[in-house]
Amino acid sequence: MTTAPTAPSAPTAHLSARGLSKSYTLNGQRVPVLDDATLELTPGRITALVGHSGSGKTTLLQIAGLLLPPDRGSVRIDGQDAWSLSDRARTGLRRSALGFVFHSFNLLPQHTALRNAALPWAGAPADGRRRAVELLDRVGLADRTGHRPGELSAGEQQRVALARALINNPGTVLADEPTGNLDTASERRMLALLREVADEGRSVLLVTHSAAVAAVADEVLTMTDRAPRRTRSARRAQPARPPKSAGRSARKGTAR
Ligand SMILES: Nc1ncnc2c1ncn2[C@@H]1O[C@H](COP(=O)(O)OP(=O)(O)OP(=O)(O)O)[C@@H](O)[C@H]1O
Repeated sequence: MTTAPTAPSAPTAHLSARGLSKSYTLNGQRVPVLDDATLELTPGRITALVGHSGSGKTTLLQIAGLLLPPDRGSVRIDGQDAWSLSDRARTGLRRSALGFVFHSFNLLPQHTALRNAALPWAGAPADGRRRAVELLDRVGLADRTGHRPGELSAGEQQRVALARALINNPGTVLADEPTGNLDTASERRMLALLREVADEGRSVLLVTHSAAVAAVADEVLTMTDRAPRRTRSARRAQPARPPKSAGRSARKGTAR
């Protein structure tokens, strides 16, 4: 039996990016990847980002996630122009407003599920531990809190990663191929959890190669000519539940 976390209700942070350009330099050659890319995430919705390998999906997610600087353009989160903030302020914004799920889980092998889930939490340890327990319960891992990643299945590891992504109650979850290493049953379960996360009023960006995964999204963007283009509009007129109030308390901590 799972229980809802008692942490603050999901904030309805808004993430939008405008005019993003990015090139890499490889062997002295400039490789343009993004050109005037725009991205708008909607609270309560899952946005899938698809496109061929090398089309720039991960680059766009990393810039929107404040992990990689753009050459040009802006990312606004919670009304703040994130890339014009100081490094320290931007790191704080990333930690409080964004949660990440990666296809390779990125869990620390020496730590238990509980410790991994609580890792980004920088508040009082007891609070982080309590919230991690609640989140692990919520993702169906109440009986696995003491297991290390090597003692968990791929699907279980990814659910620990989702618990970790939610530990600071972010308004936006950025998931890069979150089901890429999962079997069909685990994929289905992860997608259902991401739907719940969106239904709480969070924005979810889902980078995927899979048409089946993209099919669960409310909106599908396809990387075309170095920018995402809308290829399917909202599947649902409204989120299943209206976003909860934008409580911003207790959102401190360190995201990884
Ligand atoms: N650090 C880097 N240095 C040089 N080139 C890079 C770097 N990171 C990515 N690239 C190149 O930029 C392009 C876009 O990469 P990116 O990972 O964003 O694409 P993607 O659409 O996510 O690909 P995939 O679906 O295969 O993961 C690719 O051609 C890639 O080789």
